[in-house]
Amino acid sequence: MADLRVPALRWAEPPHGPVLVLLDQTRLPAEEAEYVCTDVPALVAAIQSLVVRGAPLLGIAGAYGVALAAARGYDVPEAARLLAEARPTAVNLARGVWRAEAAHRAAGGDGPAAAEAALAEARALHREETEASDRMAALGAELLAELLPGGGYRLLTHCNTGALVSGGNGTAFAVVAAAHRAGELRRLWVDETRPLLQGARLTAYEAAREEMPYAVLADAAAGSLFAAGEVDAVLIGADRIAADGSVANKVGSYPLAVLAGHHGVPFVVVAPVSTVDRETVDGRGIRIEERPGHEVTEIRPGAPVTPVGALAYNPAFDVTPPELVTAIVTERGVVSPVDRGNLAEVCSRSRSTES
Ligand SMILES: CSC[C@@H](O)[C@@H](O)C(=O)COP(=O)(O)O
Repeated sequence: MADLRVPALRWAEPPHGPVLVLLDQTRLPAEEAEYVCTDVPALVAAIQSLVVRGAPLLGIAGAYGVALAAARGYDVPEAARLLAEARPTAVNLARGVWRAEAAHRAAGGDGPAAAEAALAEARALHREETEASDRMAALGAELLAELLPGGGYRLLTHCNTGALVSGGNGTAFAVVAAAHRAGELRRLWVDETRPLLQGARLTAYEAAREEMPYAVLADAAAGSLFAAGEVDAVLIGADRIAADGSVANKVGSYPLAVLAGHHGVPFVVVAPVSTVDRETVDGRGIRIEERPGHEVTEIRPGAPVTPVGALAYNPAFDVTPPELVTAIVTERGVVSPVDRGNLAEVCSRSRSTES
């Protein structure tokens, strides 16, 4: 995959102290602007306003956030709490944060050695997610070849799952890119993904950079696309997968799963093991983030499309039950059929199977 000109996230050490530099995803595709975090409140604000977003990248950002707090002498447990609670649905965020915090604590909980330990843990997580991305791309490409032996895939995706959301080439988008490189991608259908347009703004930006044959559609147009027989498979990412295989992902994923089931089209989820939360028994236990109503009532900040005072319903995610999921592709193997036992088996494989 073509590298982003500005990486989604990088650690830097200018003379005035370490910083976490983010590619401001709220300004894409118009400009590739950097957002520099010198402290934890700035990073929390960046997470909440979606400057940095997508499950694996949130975990990596959270871990670097702990390293930043440690390097700049803040109260690390308090910083970790603020970061972990910045967004509730993507399990990767809290996991990344507490992993770096544990490394900091194990190294004494104070001083330069502990700060170095937190940074080393953040870097390790970054590396692991990069490797996981490559492995998911390979396994996902093999799965597509099995599911769609005729080749020439017309794939539909929702939200944004590419290099902007992970240390590597992403999750579902990494599989799409592998298919494209193999000459098998006939069309990438990109759901615009209302209300914040991660598909239209970000996935289209990544697809254009890859010179993929892509087209953006209004979310509501997906039904007629399925009815016309124009979709061979749906590929999406995940923010949290419960122990029973229920998948929380960007709102609008569940209706796509229902459509795919109705039309007999495979519905494939691509997510690293770090997104599987085996402590959450089923989809009912997944906390869904409710975002401000103005994201729905305004077409862009300050541009309302509703009467003044209109109420809005704005859940950021929805939950797809396991019976609607054809397969979950992780870096340790493919879970299919999706059930509690198969998911547990694949997750408990050792990382050495990721070769
Ligand atoms: C790794 S991609 C999986 C998800 O994180 C992605 O599809 C998604 O829903 C992101 O939501 P966002 O609200 O933009 O952070």
